[in-house]
Amino acid sequence: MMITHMKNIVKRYGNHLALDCVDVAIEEREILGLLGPNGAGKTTLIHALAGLINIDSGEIEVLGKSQKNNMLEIKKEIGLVTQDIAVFEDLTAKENLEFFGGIYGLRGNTLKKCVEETLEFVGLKEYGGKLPVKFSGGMKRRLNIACALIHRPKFLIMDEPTVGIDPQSRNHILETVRKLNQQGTTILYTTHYMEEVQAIASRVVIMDQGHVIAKGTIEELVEKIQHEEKIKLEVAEPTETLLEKLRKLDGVKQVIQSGREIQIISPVGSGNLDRVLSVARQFGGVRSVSTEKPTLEDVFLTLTGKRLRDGGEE
Ligand SMILES: Nc1ncnc2c1ncn2[C@@H]1O[C@H](COP(=O)(O)OP(=O)(O)OP(=O)(O)O)[C@@H](O)[C@H]1O
Repeated sequence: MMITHMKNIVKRYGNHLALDCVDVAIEEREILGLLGPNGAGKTTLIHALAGLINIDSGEIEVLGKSQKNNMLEIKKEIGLVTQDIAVFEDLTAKENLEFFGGIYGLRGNTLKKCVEETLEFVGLKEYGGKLPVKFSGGMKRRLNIACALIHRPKFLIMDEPTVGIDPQSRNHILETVRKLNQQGTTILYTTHYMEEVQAIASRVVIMDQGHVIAKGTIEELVEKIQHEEKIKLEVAEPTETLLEKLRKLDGVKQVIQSGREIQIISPVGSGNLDRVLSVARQFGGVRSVSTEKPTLEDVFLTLTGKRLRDGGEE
């Protein structure tokens, strides 16, 4: 069964088309990774799905029901982990959970049990009585997740839940996501970190400038560019003239520059390595050159022409 189907979603902010006929379906019990550079429309899509903004046209179904007429009912089944941490700093971790649980109608012993279990689940059992103001970034993120989980939603939507935290907390969060999924929760996971998607997602949707530009399993997406070869070149000075000469080489499909590194995408077997080297040498300052097999990061780069973390928060 599909947990959600967002059909032909259009959302404008003034003249700006933030979502242009976006179609995304998520199967029950999967972890869908939603990738896209800044401004791709990921948060807009998530907010539309969670009923926080109105869309201009299109249709959203959640658990087989139209969102339009069943929003209250649907909200009970959804948990939203927002990009900005949304917890009360002057309430303890436990009180935060009691507050959010109360909103979902949990009361008495049920609420107490849910609070305790959720604190334990996110690894904050010992910190229930503490104020989040004393927490590390990672602990605050975990509390933020706990608040979205308190009512045991079937469908958890996570908007960049690991931004700005230490690797240990990040691993803890990824482990939590995996555990939740194993227990039957469907997850929509947005991130700027490609390796997170590779670690947990069963399927990926890539967005850019309000469009879905690719979707499939990681293997399916990488397969799409299997016939391409990536040459990585590092030079002292990547001048526009050098980039232009590389673009004009036979069979070169794309030249992407990021700092001193230049990536040249050509069909496999084009023999472009020698040509790239000889052009680069004319400009001097070649620091290194290598060829690599495509990865999900390359799929992203090839499709969007951008690195995932360009301008993104680290
Ligand atoms: N409330 C708003 N008013 C006007 N424009 C907006 C508003 N919210 C988003 N936008 C614009 O819509 C586009 C999509 O933004 P959105 O936040 O959905 O992107 P995103 O993929 O989530 O990016 P990020 O990774 O930076 O969070 C951007 O160009 C953004 O500037």
